[in-house]
Amino acid sequence: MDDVIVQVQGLSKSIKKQPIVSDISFSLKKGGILALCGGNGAGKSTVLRMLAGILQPTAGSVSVNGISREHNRRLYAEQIGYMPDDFQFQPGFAARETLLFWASLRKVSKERVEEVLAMVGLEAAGKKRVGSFSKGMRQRLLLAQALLAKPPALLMDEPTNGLDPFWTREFVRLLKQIRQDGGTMIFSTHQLEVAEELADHVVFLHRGRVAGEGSVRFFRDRHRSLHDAFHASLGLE
Ligand SMILES: Nc1ncnc2c1ncn2[C@@H]1O[C@H](COP(=O)(O)OP(=O)(O)OP(=O)(O)O)[C@@H](O)[C@H]1O
Repeated sequence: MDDVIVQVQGLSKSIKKQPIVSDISFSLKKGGILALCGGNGAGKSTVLRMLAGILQPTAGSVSVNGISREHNRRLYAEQIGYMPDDFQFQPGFAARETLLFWASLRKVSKERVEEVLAMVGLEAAGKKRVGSFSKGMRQRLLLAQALLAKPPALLMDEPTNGLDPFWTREFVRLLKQIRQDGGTMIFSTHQLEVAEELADHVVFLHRGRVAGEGSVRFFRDRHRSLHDAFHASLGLE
């Protein structure tokens, strides 16, 4: 399959011999959006951290654009933009300053900083201290840093968690725009309505294992909603 960009094969993680996630496999085509769905403690962040290359798998492999972390760490890191779920910004720094700092670490131009500020709708707030930002604005800034180096694959851990309905809609709109530019995305969420709105493929995680997987269209054809499909995949119909 030529257009597969992300390939996850038999990914597992144990900590102190306790399995956290086991035998996770899926693939994603270029330009696709995949939602990793599951409740608290299902293993979503653990899978994303392994994909982001910041957590070493116990078993299995991940490749992006045919490049695995084992093969070439630096090249692998260049394939990924990662938006973590719990990031503490320096509150005294302005948004632009914050991005310029990251840009210098990643050898990204100042022009690109302005570009991503505009992409996420923060150009007017560039001079404002991050400490004065709402949660919705902080999430946009976190997305902006993930986009800085134009990564082929964007990973986002619960990007709309904690956002009110207005900001959730705005964030979904923003991600749809990025998708139009050909962005490939994997995001985790427990908000199945967000997955239904944004993703074209979903992986249901439960207790560290894949409980179901398929296209949103596949689930919509068979269930009233993704909520129903998720329940059915857990055998709770
Ligand atoms: N370093 C660790 N040591 C021990 N247990 C861990 C560790 N990291 C994660 N776990 C456990 O593994 C399980 C999966 O955690 P993970 O954070 O991946 O789930 P999640 O689906 O992202 O949950 P949430 O939606 O609550 O963030 C949880 O039960 C968690 O307590």
